[in-house]
Amino acid sequence: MAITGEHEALNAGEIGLSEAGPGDYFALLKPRVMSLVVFTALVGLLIAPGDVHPFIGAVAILCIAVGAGASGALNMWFDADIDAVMSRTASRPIPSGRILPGEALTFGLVLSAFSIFTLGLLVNWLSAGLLAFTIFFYVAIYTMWLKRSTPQNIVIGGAAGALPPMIGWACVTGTVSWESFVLFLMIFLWTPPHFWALALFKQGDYGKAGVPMMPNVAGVESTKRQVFIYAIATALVGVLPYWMGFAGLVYGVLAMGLGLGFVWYAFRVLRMPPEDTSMKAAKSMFGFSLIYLFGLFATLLVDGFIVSIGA
Ligand code: HEM
Ligand SMILES: CC(C)=CCC/C(C)=C/CC/C(C)=C/COP(=O)(O)OP(=O)(O)O
Repeated sequence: MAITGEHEALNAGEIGLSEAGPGDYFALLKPRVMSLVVFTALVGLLIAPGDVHPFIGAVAILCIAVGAGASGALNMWFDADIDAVMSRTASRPIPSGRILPGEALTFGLVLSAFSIFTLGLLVNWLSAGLLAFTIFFYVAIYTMWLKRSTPQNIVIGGAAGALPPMIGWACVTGTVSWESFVLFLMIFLWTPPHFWALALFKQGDYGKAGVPMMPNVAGVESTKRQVFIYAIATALVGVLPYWMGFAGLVYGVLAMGLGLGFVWYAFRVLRMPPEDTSMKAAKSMFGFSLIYLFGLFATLLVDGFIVSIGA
């Protein structure tokens, strides 16, 4: 009985734990951003040549989702100081005190190890190696190093967000190939316009936190020009799957339409008058960037399905 009494006295605070609920841990996984990341991995897996048992396919996607979420938790652990300063991120679980930094670190490391080893043991070690590299790149190279040191942070760091379809592809084929490299390039080139559109209307936040994002360092006009150039490159690379023959005409036509739309939104950002502080064009460019990438990868999937039933 005495033992039970002592146990009751040990509330979460006394043993060095926060009273975080499951929702707080879920928020550490950055679920909204990672849902699109996981979707691109799913498309990579589904359009790759070859067959994979549905159970193994499901395990692969689960591991990629858990690994992506783990990298989000590690990012939030390291970035807690700057997240606390920015209005967009101040209510995240660590800066708001709902989760202790050590808990987020442990959670991220355990989930990373679990996802990498499960993928390696049940699927293949190439995809597990790529997943490990992606987590490392996002957390160590982007978050810990580039984000706070150069305005090219997201250009280089974007490689991490672009790798998931390659991981999905490698889960099925056990290889990396030109086709999966094109999927990588489609996201890699999309990342700067996606992010800089947001950075244009969240400039104040990044300035306050001392993060050298492009609009704060090179200025608004230079950022607008760079958004436009990357949008053109993104639209051109978007039609490569059709030109290279691993996607059909349905994809080719829709990719061209989406690409033109993306360039149009970027053009509106470019033409925004300097005195326009509402940044409406940048806000709609950011929104369209999400529709663009989702639409492009969804089209690849539908097109692959049409080609397979036609064959
Ligand atoms: C280094 C690369 C990237 C950077 C720096 C970046 C940055 C951001 C930021 C700061 C936000 C606002 C997030 C929030 O407050 O919740 C955001 C939103 C979003 N990003 Fe990215 N992103 C990157 C890559 C990606 C990739 C690769 C994807 C998917 C393939 C993606 C998908 C999304 C989605 C779906 C949202 C909207 C989330 C929401 O509605 O809350 N991002 N991104
Ligand atoms: C499979 C796997 C490991 C996938 C990871 C994919 C990946 C690197 C996605 C990056 C997307 C993202 C949330 C960027 C936010 O940048 P930020 O951290 O600067 O944004 P913040 O200010 O919102 O924290």
